[in-house]
Amino acid sequence: MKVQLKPNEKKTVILKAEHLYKTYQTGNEEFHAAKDMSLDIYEGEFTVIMGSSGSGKSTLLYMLSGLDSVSSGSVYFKEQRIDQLSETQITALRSERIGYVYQSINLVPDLNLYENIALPGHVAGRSNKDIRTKALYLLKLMNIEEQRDRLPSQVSGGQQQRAAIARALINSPEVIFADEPTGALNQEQGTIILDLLTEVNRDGQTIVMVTHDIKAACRADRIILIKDGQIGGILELGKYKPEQLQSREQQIFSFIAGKE
Ligand SMILES: Nc1ncnc2c1ncn2[C@@H]1O[C@H](COP(=O)(O)OP(=O)(O)OP(=O)(O)O)[C@@H](O)[C@H]1O
Repeated sequence: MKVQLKPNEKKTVILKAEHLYKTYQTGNEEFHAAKDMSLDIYEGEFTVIMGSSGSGKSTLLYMLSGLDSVSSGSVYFKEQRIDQLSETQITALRSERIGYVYQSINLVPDLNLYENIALPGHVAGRSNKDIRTKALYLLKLMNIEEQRDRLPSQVSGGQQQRAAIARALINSPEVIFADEPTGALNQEQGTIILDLLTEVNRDGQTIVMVTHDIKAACRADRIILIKDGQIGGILELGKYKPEQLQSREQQIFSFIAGKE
């Protein structure tokens, strides 16, 4: 089934969720981790999903990114409904059109950084020459050229995370999903990661990121707040400028406080 996506002013919808539910059965009780969530994600935007612990952020991210099934409702990637694809179709979509920066998708411990970054290119069946050119470009962009031959265990957490972002970008995906990409890093390394994500977004990369960190959320064009498995509110911020950091933090803080 095809859906007519309504353009919102000049924005193009890249992902659309309609009436999403995720329901878990615990004994005789049903628990809705997502309850009737409907939302749009726009192409080229940096969207941040926030909410308190257990509110349903990861549940939403996993359903939007095709990594988890939906109990009911629908998810569209551009004009294609993706929540009902076969395993083969969803695997192709994941490997060719989506990049993941998820803690559940760790770097492979016995491959060096270069090999880790190149791996999804091989899975997608691209030529060795193409993969090599892009991997070398990304190693440079992420400033981990010198570490290219080291194993993940031989580099810092920040360098591992930069390699994970490079890996997510290797197939030039239409969307990057990131789940708390700065969660395990110190502030300095976290800022480097956020600067890199901001930079690739400026170059047109669509990003959807879950975070509980207000500083990280400042990078967003738009914040979607999740509350008790539902959309609790949306804050439009526009493109990030470093000089706005403090005023944005205040704005996001007030937005969240106002929804509690
Ligand atoms: N397999 C499962 N079975 C039952 N309940 C689950 C399952 N997975 C998640 N939940 C529940 O669904 C709710 C939403 O979980 P989710 O991981 O999406 O929250 P979150 O907002 O990402 O939290 P956090 O910030 O702590 O990571 C939580 O109450 C969680 O306990």
